[in-house]
Amino acid sequence: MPEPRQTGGGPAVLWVRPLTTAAFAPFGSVIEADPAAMRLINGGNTERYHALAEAEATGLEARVVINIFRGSPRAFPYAVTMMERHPFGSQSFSPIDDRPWLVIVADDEGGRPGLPQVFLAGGRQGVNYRRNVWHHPLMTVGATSDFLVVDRSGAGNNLEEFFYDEPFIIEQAELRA
Ligand SMILES: NC(=O)N[C@@H](O)C(=O)O
Ligand code: NI
Repeated sequence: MPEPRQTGGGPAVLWVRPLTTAAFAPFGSVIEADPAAMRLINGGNTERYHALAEAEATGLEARVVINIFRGSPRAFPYAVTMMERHPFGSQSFSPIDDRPWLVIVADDEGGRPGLPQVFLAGGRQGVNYRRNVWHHPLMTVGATSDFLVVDRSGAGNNLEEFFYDEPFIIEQAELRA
């Protein structure tokens, strides 16, 4: 994973990498029409891309729910100041409007997120964050966009947030990665 660029005493600038199944594997699954997962159904009329990810919901009164998140576009350069995670369940985001967006995740380092890792997702790429994986809230790019979100509802506090001491910057130029 590439170390951020230091800019003359200013905040670190993060690299942006293309979203791939392999690179994202430590954090969860990429939800896209992967030919390896395809099986024909409905008499050959329909391609089923089977079990691309698994939703997880634990704890009291836990259930899996299906939502739409309508995200407003983020402004760049963007300062990553915090990360969050959901201790009781997974959370998936799949773009509905076929626009690229950003996925930001981090390893867990003793109960706090490490360096943010930024991926540029295509308009037909979704992700499923496994339960308790550090990620940044929805990062919509360019225009207000809808995402189909499958995550956990139930009792208890399913949102843990962490705020970094210093921000990490994402520059617009990186989005043409
Ligand atoms: N809080 C909430 O429902 N949204 C976040 O979890 C997010 O990842 O966008
Ligand atoms: Ni979340």
